[in-house]
Amino acid sequence: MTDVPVQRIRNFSIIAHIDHGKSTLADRLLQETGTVESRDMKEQFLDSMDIERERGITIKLQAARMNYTAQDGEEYILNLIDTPGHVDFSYEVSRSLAACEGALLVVDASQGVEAQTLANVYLALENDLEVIPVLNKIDLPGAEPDRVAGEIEEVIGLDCTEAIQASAKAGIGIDAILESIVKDVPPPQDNVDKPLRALVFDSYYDAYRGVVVYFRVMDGTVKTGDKVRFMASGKEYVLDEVGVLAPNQVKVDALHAGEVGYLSASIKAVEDARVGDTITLATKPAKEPFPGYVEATPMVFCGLFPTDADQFPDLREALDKLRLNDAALQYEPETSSAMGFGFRCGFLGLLHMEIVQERLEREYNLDLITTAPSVVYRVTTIKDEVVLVDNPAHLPDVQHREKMEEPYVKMEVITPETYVGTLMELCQQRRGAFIDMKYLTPGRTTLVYEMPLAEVVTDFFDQMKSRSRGYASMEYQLIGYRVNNLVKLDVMINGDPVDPLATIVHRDKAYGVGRALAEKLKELIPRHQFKIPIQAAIGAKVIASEHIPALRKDVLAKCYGGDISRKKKLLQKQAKGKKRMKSIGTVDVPQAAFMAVLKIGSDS
Ligand SMILES: Nc1nc2c(ncn2[C@@H]2O[C@H](COP(=O)(O)OP(=O)(O)OP(=O)(O)O)[C@@H](O)[C@H]2O)c(=O)[nH]1
Repeated sequence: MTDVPVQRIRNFSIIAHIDHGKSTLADRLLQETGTVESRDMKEQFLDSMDIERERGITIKLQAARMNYTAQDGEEYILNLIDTPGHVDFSYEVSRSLAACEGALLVVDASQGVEAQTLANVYLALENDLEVIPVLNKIDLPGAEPDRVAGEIEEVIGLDCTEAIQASAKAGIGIDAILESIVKDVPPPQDNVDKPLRALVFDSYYDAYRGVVVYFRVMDGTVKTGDKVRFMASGKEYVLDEVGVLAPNQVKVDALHAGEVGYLSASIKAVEDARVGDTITLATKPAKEPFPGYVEATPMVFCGLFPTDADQFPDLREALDKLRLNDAALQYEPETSSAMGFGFRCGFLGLLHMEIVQERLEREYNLDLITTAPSVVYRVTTIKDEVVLVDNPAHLPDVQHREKMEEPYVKMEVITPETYVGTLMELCQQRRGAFIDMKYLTPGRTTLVYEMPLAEVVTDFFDQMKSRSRGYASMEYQLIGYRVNNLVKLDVMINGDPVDPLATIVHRDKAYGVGRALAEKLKELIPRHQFKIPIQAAIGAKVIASEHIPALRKDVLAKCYGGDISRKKKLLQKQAKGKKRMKSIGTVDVPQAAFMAVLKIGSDS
């Protein structure tokens, strides 16, 4: 299976906006080349994680090798490297694109260019990839391939005279796509005589073999039994196995420059073989690693606390296990006066955060309270020290702060013209600074804003979707830190400060947010036997206060007489309702209350 001449290898990716048909097309290509038998075909072979499948999004990259006999009669090896479809994972996208020479740009012909199409296509062009436009879903009655081709030419500047019209679902245009990959994507460079350099574009943890690493050989050759070095982590291993992804793993003796494959070497955790790292031979190392390695830095943090304090060791164990497979996940123990023991966890973004939370609950059966997400603030103290603060509760007191900076993003929103007004209003409410507005094509507009990341992580996406009836799309990238007039908003429940409810807001918004938060908490916290005051404060100054009136009746009073079973049922029902509550002092606070601040961001 190896020793294919490099002229007959093609390495490519598929880039697309969510739902434009990337996975469906990948499946078709696998089927058409006979790589996967139709009867083996689970729907969407490449998206293998359950959560991904349920949400219909691609998170982890994978790869597949296809054999294809082209119209010129030659047999080619086509390596498809899949890319995750979400802004949180754009670094992984860039690394998998770096492993390719070409990309299929799939655009839904009934929709058109979206924010993610653009972001991905720019990444592909930065990596010098040959981009092949594919107008997908032409089977739909609403498809307008000519209009969309014009849009791609106009917006991206790609020649679309030969854009392929396709339907991944109905199997139209698939041969044309395969031929175009062979004809238009350049073969890899023949660098087999150079010292080994292989680029890691994905890795996952396997309980039996240790980490399995997916890589593209850029230069040289790698063989089973070789002693290799990961140039960024500095770790060295003897290879137990190398092989190709056909798409199941098939062992081979060696892989040469231009090829794509996997290796295993009893590596203990993915952080020792990170995406973007370069593999070389320990005995004859390359001088320089492949450029572009970056260590993933978490952008969003939250607290995770077990509802039941006894589950703390289980939570630690679960995080340790997840971490084996997720080098971007960070966590450290956190003690909160209100919540007890838990962990402060760092994530690449909101989706990454949700995935981890969901896996902890589903796969490890933990009952968790999650606090609202926070970004990382940069505080300069009066002693001129710089402190990074990922937890509002740990913000140095105002008298110790010289200045405070927050992360900013450049946000691009693509929307039908009708929603421009309401979306501009939303961006302005979120402290966005207007930068640009362009008409992509008649009727479709792109808005560019610079905005604090903190305003994006408080459900900007949902707001944008609901204001545009689902039609707008967005992308953002970090552009650095900026000084702002920020304050910490504390919350007291029944007189006790509740540190996980503390948040950092702009001074101009503090009163509005404080009032809305107090009202929202009043709504969310159930009544108790006693009256519960709720206050929001900046420093010692209370800026909003509410109270939850006491319950008047004993719930059991209704169950007169000795009807034990009914009483029991009622108590059980209450116990169920109590799940996902955290007792703070004598007050039971439900999970929703910890997220209350996310629900008020836009109306204050
Ligand atoms: N009518 C029609 N529907 C299609 C076609 N290709 C894909 N779809 C449908 O469009 C939806 C999204 O397709 P996916 O292949 O999951 O899209 P994706 O781009 O992989 O989405 P993510 O994995 O979320 O990035 C699915 O319901 C597909 O059945 C097509 O050519 N025609």
